[in-house]
Amino acid sequence: MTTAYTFTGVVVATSVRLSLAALGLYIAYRITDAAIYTYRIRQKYHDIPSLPRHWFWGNLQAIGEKCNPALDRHPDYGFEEMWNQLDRPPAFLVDLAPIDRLSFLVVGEPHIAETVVQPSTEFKYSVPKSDTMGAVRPLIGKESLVTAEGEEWRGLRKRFNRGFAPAHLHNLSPLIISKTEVFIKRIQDAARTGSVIPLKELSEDLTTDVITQLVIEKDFESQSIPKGEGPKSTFGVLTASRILSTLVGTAGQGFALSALDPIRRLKLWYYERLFDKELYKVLSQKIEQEKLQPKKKDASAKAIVQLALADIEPTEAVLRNTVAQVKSFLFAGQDTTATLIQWMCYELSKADYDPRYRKIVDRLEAEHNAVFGPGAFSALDILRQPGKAEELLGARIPYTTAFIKETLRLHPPAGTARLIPAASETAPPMYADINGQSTRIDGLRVYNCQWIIHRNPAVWGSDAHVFNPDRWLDEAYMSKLPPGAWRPFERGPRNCIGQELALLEGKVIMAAVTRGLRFEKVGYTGRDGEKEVWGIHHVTTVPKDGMMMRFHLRDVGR
Ligand code: HEM
Repeated sequence: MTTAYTFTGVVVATSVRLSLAALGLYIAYRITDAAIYTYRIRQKYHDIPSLPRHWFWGNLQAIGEKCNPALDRHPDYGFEEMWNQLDRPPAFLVDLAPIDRLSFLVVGEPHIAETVVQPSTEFKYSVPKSDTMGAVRPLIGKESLVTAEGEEWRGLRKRFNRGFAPAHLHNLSPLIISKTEVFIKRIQDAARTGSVIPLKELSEDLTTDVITQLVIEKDFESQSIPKGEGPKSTFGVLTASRILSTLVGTAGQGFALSALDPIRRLKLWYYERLFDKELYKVLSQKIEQEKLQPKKKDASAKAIVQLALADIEPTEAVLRNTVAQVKSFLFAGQDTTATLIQWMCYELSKADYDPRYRKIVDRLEAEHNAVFGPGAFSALDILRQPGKAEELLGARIPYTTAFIKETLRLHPPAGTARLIPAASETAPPMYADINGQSTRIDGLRVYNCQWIIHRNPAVWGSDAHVFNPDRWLDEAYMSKLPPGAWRPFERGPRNCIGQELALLEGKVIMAAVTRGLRFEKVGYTGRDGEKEVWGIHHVTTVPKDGMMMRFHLRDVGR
């Protein structure tokens, strides 16, 4: 017995020692590996401007300070501080080794941004999207246009381009106008009661209605249905979409409370299924209807998805893929356009106390009086008439267009992150001109930081931080801007497919609100020592407080 015990004891002790040795070896291997790749990264990218680095932790400390989630601001603000500290280089490195093998190149000038988004010999459709986009998969589906690459992406983009083309959107503009009427009515009601409400909610309901109507011809009536009912009930499709966007954690969003949620993954799975199932049902019904009444409509009035599926057999696989695209349009177009609307109204609100803004709004009003005739809310009546949206919302309202572009310049809602594959036998190294030096940038994640590019005085001049729509009408000034200076929708083949729709919505909203409504920011006003509202990271960049506002009706015919 004693011998057996002794033998077992020796076996246990030996196994423990061996396990500890294996663990020790593994830790030593990981540390050596981290040290090697950290050393290699720092050698390879030593030419790229970067904040002083800790010998081991690189820029992690700086990132921790500048992009600390506790600061409750979008990481772009932290990047801008780093960029200023570095004397505003065209791009700078954020070295994440030894925590992450892939570091970030934050881009502040258009010529480098163009290098990654324009097609090249190596990258036919531009440099691939960043691996960090993986976080939003549950929201957009695995086969999304947003993340697809190569020929798969090309095929999808071709299929949907037609539906998002200006000519087709103008045919669908009556839908946008009727949904905007509901939006205006909600604001008028709020003005009459004097309530303070987040403009975010009203704008997101509007953009949801517009996208679902235009894309799948389904009216979820997001603007009319109260919270807790129908698609907005606990198990409703719109609730699923909202919850999913709070559950996904994107790069730069920092630590969210949802990360502590032990059943987060289960919820993600559940709401993704719910979202997919509902959209699948709607799409199948639409296709059945189409089969029964094929000649009901001409192509010009068709929903974007129906147009995209016109020449395709709607198999199960095609339907599933289309669900991913519908989700992607909601993901990419809903919050971004709603954010544009919120910042436009915020910029309009400044006319009440800033004479410079008063002049801007006076010019807008003069333009609207000339184009839409007198009457605070006359524009929508005019635009509803056949052909009028197309005729009036183009070259006839240059100052309104300039106002929208200026809003997108100073408040860009989204950007792009790409991942340049490291050079290999098949992929040559990639270079960018940084401070006049040809510098290696392959193997990096590249973040085209529109926030910096759009505020860069080297690009836009000394008034880069000033909201000034007039710059867009100054031909001499515009001709001196470098290509790609303005890039809220990004550029190149992977630019935003929905940009014409977003601009059309922006113009309809401006035409509808400028003369009839007055906006008053409540909280974070930027006046009398109060902090001005800023952007936070919530998948895209959104205003911190949901843009709390009070609304006022203005005198007709002003
Ligand atoms: C103000 C509003 C909008 C802004 C600022 C915006 C911005 C952008 C940006 C910066 C990209 C490039 C993303 C990347 O490279 O990862 C993009 C792509 C995209 N956007 Fe938009 N967007 C807006 C509205 C819309 C709308 C209304 C839709 C559709 C309903 C839409 C659908 C898409 C899609 C599908 C892509 C991916 C395109 C591709 O890779 O081929 N966006 N958008």
